[in-house]
Amino acid sequence: MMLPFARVTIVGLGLIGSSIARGVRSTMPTVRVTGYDADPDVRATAVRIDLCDDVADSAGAAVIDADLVVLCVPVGAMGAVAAEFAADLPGDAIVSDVGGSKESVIAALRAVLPDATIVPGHPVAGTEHSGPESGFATLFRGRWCILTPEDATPEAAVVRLRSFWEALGANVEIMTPRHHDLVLAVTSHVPHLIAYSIVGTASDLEEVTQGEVIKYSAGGFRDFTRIAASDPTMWRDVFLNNREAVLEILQRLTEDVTMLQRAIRWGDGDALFDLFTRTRAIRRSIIEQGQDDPAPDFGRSHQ
Ligand SMILES: NC(=O)C1=CN([C@@H]2O[C@H](COP(=O)(O)OP(=O)(O)OC[C@H]3O[C@@H](n4cnc5c(N)ncnc54)[C@H](O)[C@@H]3O)[C@@H](O)[C@H]2O)C=CC1
Ligand SMILES: O=C(O)C(=O)Cc1ccc(O)cc1
Repeated sequence: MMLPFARVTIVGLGLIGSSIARGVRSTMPTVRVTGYDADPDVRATAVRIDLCDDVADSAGAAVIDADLVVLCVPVGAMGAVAAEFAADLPGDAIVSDVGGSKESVIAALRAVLPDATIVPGHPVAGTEHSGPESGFATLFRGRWCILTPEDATPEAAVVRLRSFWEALGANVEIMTPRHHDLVLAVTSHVPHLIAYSIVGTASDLEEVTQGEVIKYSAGGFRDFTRIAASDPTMWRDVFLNNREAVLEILQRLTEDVTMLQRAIRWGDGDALFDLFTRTRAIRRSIIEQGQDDPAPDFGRSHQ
């Protein structure tokens, strides 16, 4: 197979960056992987665990002869890190990212890299863990990676990035940034907000119930605490950057919760039963499609 890239630079060596590094090394072993992270401790760890062929000590040095640069930093840091290496970016390099929101990231990258070839991406795969030691090579296998190219993005660049992600085991889908942001607000961002919120509520109550929330935390609450353990910086940035879509979905959620509140108040068991029947069918169809989220087990076995 012709490899789409020969020299890949990964900026941000946390969960996603280190998983890409590991994945490239296992599926495309002749590709040279260079890494950079703003945090010196992360760089030292990357060297110690031999994550990349090279760990550079500036963003500029990291990209100097790259043919693909993948930005794997929190979405609020994308523009700043791109500005750091803009002067050193080779003219024919492709710049991509893995950020969980797309419209504002593209605007931030475009502002500081006006002439670069940019193919934004989002692997819809992850765990609640972060940092260079939590990544693993198979994270993207059988999962979706969404690419959101601009209208003017050369098709050849999209094709190369598609084959890169396919080599890592992902299925690639193309959509507009706006559509991505709305879909992910429903499937990922608002669910995380609900988890953060209910775990926060329970922890406020815990002062009253003296530890019972933890002691009697059954399956439901435990599942929420896994999600609510996700990286605070990453998720703060996602909500600030996908503001419109998240607020739109939260508005709908609020209406639906109010409807449930009303059904409970007036003893409308049919309304509750109908919704719970519909949602059970959704879970079953996800399982049938083999899309059950393997993240919890992956996360545990890799910690
Ligand atoms: N965690 C997840 O499950 C998923 C995360 N993503 C996206 O991937 C990106 C990275 O997330 P994770 O790998 O989970 O986070 P992480 O916290 O594990 O890693 C982020 C790394 O970026 C570094 N960093 C921060 N600012 C920087 C800067 N200005 N220059 C250089 N390095 C900088 C940090 O030191 C850290 O090592 C985020 O944009 C997130 O939206 C995408 C899919 C799944
Ligand atoms: O851990 C989980 O359940 C996730 O939801 C992982 C995840 C987090 C962020 C993304 O942008 C994509 C996937």
